[in-house]
Amino acid sequence: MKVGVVGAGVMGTGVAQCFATSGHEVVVVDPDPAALASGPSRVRDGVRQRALLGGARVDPAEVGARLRWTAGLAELAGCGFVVECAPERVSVKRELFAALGGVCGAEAVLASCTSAIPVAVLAAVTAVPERVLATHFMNPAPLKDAVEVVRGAGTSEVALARAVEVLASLGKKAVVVGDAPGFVTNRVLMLTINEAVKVVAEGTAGAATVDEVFESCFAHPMGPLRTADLIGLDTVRDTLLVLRDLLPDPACEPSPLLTEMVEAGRLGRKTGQGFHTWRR
Ligand SMILES: NC(=O)c1ccc[n+]([C@@H]2O[C@H](COP(=O)([O-])OP(=O)(O)OC[C@H]3O[C@@H](n4cnc5c(N)ncnc54)[C@H](O)[C@@H]3O)[C@@H](O)[C@H]2O)c1
Repeated sequence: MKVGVVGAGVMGTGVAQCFATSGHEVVVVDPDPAALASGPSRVRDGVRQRALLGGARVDPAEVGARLRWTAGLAELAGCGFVVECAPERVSVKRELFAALGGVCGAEAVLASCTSAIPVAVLAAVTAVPERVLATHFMNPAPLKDAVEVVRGAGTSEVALARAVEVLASLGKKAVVVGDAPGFVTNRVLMLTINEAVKVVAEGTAGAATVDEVFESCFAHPMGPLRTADLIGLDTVRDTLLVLRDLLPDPACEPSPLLTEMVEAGRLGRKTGQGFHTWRR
């Protein structure tokens, strides 16, 4: 099947890798020339990393040959499934969903990888709300076995079944949830991260210690601040703003320390520095 991925950042690249590794032809659309230029090598690195971590050994060149990188949304024509992975901003995603219905195939399922924006908000701008849902992949997408699938009030049984089937073709289990700001995952996780940032700002403990508490005492594989670095602090901040506006809940107001770090370009793993230092 021809698949579209909109946005070639952290998630778009990982999602594109999942589809191409499973034999799908993938068109990746991004307006940023730097994202398009670095996409192929990021996928190659991702394929090698997955093999090192015990995943199937596949030829990175073969995977790369199934991917086309472009700035043109029109190249999504004929796609049967599209995953939108653009930044977590309501205006950006609504503009894309308004265009996608007209560009993609007549039967195409339009899925968003949004962290928190309800499906209803995106479906409302399309002529095909029954084909809109969210496939909230986890990060890094190629290494995670399950996807939070969000069914909107208007999502059809057919579209939902297609999404579950397509995810199964990637070896991923769909966990279907209802439609609400942040769904299940980020209604809980984003508030936890925000509180952890406040703990650091208040001086109760440094970032390493906060994470150690979760990792050693709770046996979580990764503490909230390491998780925030992995997500991208800009994406965490944008997701909190979505939750604050839609819930609305003052607890979702991003901690001033988080905003400061984003403004200073300390975005976490993708820039090498966040609450922790990362090798790039
Ligand atoms: N990072 C995570 O851990 C994570 C996990 C699950 C879901 N998400 C969600 O996935 C989406 C993407 O997040 P990300 O971390 O990959 O962000 P990112 O900032 O790494 O990448 C976003 C990409 O979208 C591109 N873009 C900007 N405007 C666009 C447009 N109009 N059309 C197409 N592409 C456009 C940017 O150039 C960039 O390459 C967000 O909605 C985010 O909330 C993120």
